[in-house]
Amino acid sequence: MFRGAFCIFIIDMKVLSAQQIREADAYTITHEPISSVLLMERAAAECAGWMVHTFGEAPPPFYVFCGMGNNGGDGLVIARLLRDQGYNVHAYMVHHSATASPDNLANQPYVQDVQSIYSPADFPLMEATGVVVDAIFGTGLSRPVEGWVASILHKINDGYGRHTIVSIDMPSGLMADSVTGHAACVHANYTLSFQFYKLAFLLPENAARVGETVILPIGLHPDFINNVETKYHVVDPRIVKTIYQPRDPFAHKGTYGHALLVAGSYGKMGAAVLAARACLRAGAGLLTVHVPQRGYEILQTAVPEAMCETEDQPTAFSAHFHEPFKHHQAPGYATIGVGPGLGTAAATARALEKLMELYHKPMVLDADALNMISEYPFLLQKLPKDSILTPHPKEFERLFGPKEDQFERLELLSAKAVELQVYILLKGRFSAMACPDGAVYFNPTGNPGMATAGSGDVLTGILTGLLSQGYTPKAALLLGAWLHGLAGDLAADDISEESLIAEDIINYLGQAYLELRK
Ligand SMILES: NC(=O)C1=CN([C@@H]2O[C@H](COP(=O)(O)OP(=O)(O)OC[C@H]3O[C@@H](n4cnc5c(N)ncnc54)[C@H](OP(=O)(O)O)[C@@H]3O)[C@@H](O)[C@H]2O)[C@@H](O)CC1
Ligand SMILES: Nc1ncnc2c1ncn2[C@@H]1O[C@H](COP(=O)(O)OP(=O)(O)O)[C@@H](O)[C@H]1O
Ligand SMILES: [K+]
Repeated sequence: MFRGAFCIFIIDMKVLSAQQIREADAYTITHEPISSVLLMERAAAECAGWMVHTFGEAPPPFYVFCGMGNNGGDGLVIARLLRDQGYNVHAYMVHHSATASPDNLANQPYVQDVQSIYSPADFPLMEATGVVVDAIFGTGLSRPVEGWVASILHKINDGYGRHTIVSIDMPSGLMADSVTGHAACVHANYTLSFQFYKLAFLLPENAARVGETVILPIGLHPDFINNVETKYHVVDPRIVKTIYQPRDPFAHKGTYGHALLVAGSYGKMGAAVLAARACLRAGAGLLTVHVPQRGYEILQTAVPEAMCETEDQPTAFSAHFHEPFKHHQAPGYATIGVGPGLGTAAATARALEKLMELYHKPMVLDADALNMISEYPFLLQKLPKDSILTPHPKEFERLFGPKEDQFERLELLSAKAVELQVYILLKGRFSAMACPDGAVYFNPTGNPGMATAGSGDVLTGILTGLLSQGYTPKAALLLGAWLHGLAGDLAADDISEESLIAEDIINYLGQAYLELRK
């Protein structure tokens, strides 16, 4: 039995714009109800609590730099709360504007000895080690930081490495929803952000500015969060646990589909082996791998669980490929994964075209399948609806052209998913997964240990294995990317990021599945 589309209600973590965050703030204040100054107290208490938990044992001196808006207001409350706990706290007010926000003003009387900074000359001498709390600008930043205020941000950054820099809500100087470029910006070790990721945190350009992101709940009103419409989302454990379907006790191997992988060529049989192993470990019921004749023994030896189909040509996927494929139409493959290690010979491209004409269910296209589509762009129009494309940034550029920055790239990613009615996963630290309705989901699992040969082939295998089992393309994509990254994280915890190889991601996939049951 093919389980077909799971009926799932997908909940997710939304990425709000700065404007939407202001609206969430206002809605919470009116509907909880709570005063804005108490909401600030709640947000700051979460930050202070995190700092006590993180630095509490041998507390360093804290240097809290406050701005004049509500981000600075948070800073003032944090300074007060840390002092109340007996910590050594130095507080500063950076006078970047003529007036302070009302909630900032309301908190000023409760923090003694706040030193004013009006120019770089007022920047304090700090001890060699300590925690610098950056509460100068948050989501209210309206333009690039310039002049003497920019110098203050640079001076904070001068201490990077000696001081631990903790930014409140945003690294000061970072634009939440647009390009920051080379403008002055704090480089944080940690960013403690309220309730939501900001889009800026998810972009490779900002990795060194944001550091490790910690999302702290501050009780913004659930009605607003449930109803607000956003294009960007971050996948979280709740989503994947909702998607994940334990196996049916009465299942037989036919329950979980018969997948076909078309992969491998002379010198690149490893890609086929990795994708095949990952497909089976992801849970496909049956797997056939189509490889070149020369790869037969390799595949049968390395993956005895898989069936193997060959042809006479030296490349896996010759012009003759459609014949054996037709032959296998009768049982019908649940899905097809195509691309890893395939090569881009003209005959292979013709066979890919034929394949897309013969097969109409969602398939997974990766690596050389994408490179061939770049070379023959008319193939884009032949993609089966709801297929999944998994380009890395270079493949994405070959497919859809270059872009100035990741903001523009994400816009293009979403537009192409809508235009072609497919899912596109743009690989990276936070792989961005665009859906045919234009929504984009970021996957937070994974680590730089996965920047190693073959880890993309493993992803292709996992996605093919999930589609084969009957997960919808969207469910397979979100769950597959999550499992792939989590398996990489579990592997890195045990054997280090450096030593991690693609094979390890497959070996830890089982443990990643077990995490979903917790
Ligand atoms: N719901 C939530 O998430 C909650 C959020 N909360 C907190 O509120 C923060 C947002 O506060 P916010 O709106 O007051 O803005 P904020 O970041 O303090 O900056 C505004 C100030 O900066 C100034 N300014 C701007 N650009 C500038 C530039 N380039 N160079 C120089 N000055 C510049 C601007 O002045 P002006 O533009 O008028 O000169 C104004 O003085 C948010 O990040 C979070 O920390 C919590 O307290 C409660 C719950
Ligand atoms: N720094 C990182 N953090 C998280 N995931 C990463 C990181 N680097 C690479 N990955 C993941 O590893 C995979 C690499 O895929 P790809 O570049 O296609 O590899 P290959 O072509 O060698 O198989 C992608 O899924 C990507 O998201
Ligand atoms: K800040």
